[in-house]
Amino acid sequence: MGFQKIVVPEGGEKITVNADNTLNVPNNPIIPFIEGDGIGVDVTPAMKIAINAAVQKAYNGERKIHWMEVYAGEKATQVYDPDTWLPEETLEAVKDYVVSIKGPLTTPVGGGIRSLNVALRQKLDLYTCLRPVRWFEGVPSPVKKPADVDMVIFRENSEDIYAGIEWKAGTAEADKVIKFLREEMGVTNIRFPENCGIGVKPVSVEGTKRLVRQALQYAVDNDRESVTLVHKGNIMKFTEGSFKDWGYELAKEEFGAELLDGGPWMQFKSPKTGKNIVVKDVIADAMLQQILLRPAEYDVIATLNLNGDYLSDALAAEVGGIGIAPGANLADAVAMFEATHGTAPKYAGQDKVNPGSLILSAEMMLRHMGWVEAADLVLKGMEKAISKGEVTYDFHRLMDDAKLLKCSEFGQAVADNM
Ligand SMILES: NC(=O)C1=CN([C@@H]2O[C@H](COP(=O)(O)OP(=O)(O)OC[C@H]3O[C@@H](n4cnc5c(N)ncnc54)[C@H](OP(=O)(O)O)[C@@H]3O)[C@@H](O)[C@H]2O)C=CC1
Ligand SMILES: O=C(O)CCC(=O)C(=O)O
Ligand SMILES: [Mg+2]
Repeated sequence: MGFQKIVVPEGGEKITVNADNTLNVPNNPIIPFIEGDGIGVDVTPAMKIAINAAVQKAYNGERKIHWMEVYAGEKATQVYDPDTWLPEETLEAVKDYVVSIKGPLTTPVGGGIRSLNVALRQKLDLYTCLRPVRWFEGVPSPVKKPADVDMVIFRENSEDIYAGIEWKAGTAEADKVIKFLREEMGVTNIRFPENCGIGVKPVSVEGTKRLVRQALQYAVDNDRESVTLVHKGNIMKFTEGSFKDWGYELAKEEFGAELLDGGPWMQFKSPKTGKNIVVKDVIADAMLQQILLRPAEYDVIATLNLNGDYLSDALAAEVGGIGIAPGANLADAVAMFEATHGTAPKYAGQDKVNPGSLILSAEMMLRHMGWVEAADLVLKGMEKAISKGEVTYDFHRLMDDAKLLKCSEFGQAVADNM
């Protein structure tokens, strides 16, 4: 494939996909990466230091990642032209090379461009946002028992109010939708119809079921005890409420779940272990209390896009903050790994922030590629660096007697402690 600006690294090969969506990973895979805006310039190079070291140590030169920079966000406007935020060839490369990783991208508040992060997820149909949240020994935490926080969030990544279907107050479009709602749909409760922004929240059977299917399968594959459907279905009955109903329905139809003690909770036997897996649901506001007071009772979580966004940051805070919270955006074949945090503009270019989130996202990527030995080394390096008190500012400000490292130094510390 001929690219305009992307330079394909020599000596690398493509990862390919089999009919059943399993991967063929060569020893020299080309991995596209988006550096990211803001602190992207800090965390992305630090991530590469740690990951290259893990691969070298695990495979002694037999395997090597060939990094290929692809562009999005502010850097794309410099490399292409001032109006190109998400070049078509970036999308093509990410799709064609199957597995990629990205730094954070800025979304202005209130106006300007729509989220490039959301656009990437939608255009590549990366419908699952997978965000595991667990505690690493020695990480400072505001809760009494951070080890009890061990949850895996499956956040629906393509629908919901988060999809960005909305119109600004005072525009002809907003007024037209409001007129339609009032005159044709019998809506009487738009409080101030004359000057009102409007957003639309699509939630579908298909979108819900493919996400919940992934969450239930993950629970089976990873011997987890429960899957909790998190929703605000008491208020948004036909979107969030239906998400819950369709989730239970899928558990029954595809996993053979049956009502537990008369319902509504269900359970089914894991075909892998024979153990029971409980499928339950919690209303979203109560869930934000539950994760603080009774985290040990929650395991895999399946939820809608916006709830998942809120839950990710709240849960990350319990185990050290978004500086260390990893994630992946997954389609059936294509996978794009990314940090949970944003561009933290006030720290951009200062070589200060924690690259742990992107490093652990890359650890998930290595595991996804089947390079488990390298992934294990990343975890070992990270755990050891933290337990020795070698940490970036975010942990340092909460720890006694720790050594303050720069972002790049932490990447190196992970490499040195494998
Ligand atoms: N997937 C993506 O690309 C995402 C992009 N964004 C975008 O990022 C921009 C900024 O968003 P904002 O709400 O400020 O959220 P950010 O996640 O960028 O930052 C919020 C705060 O979190 C802490 N933090 C973030 N990253 C790190 C890190 N690597 N190490 C240590 N601490 C960290 C800092 O806390 P403290 O001040 O306490 O040090 C920071 O001020 C927005 O444009 C937003 O749309 C946001 C989220 C995800
Ligand atoms: O797209 C954005 O700017 C924010 C995304 C975000 O917060 C997230 O995906 O967690
Ligand atoms: Mg977020």
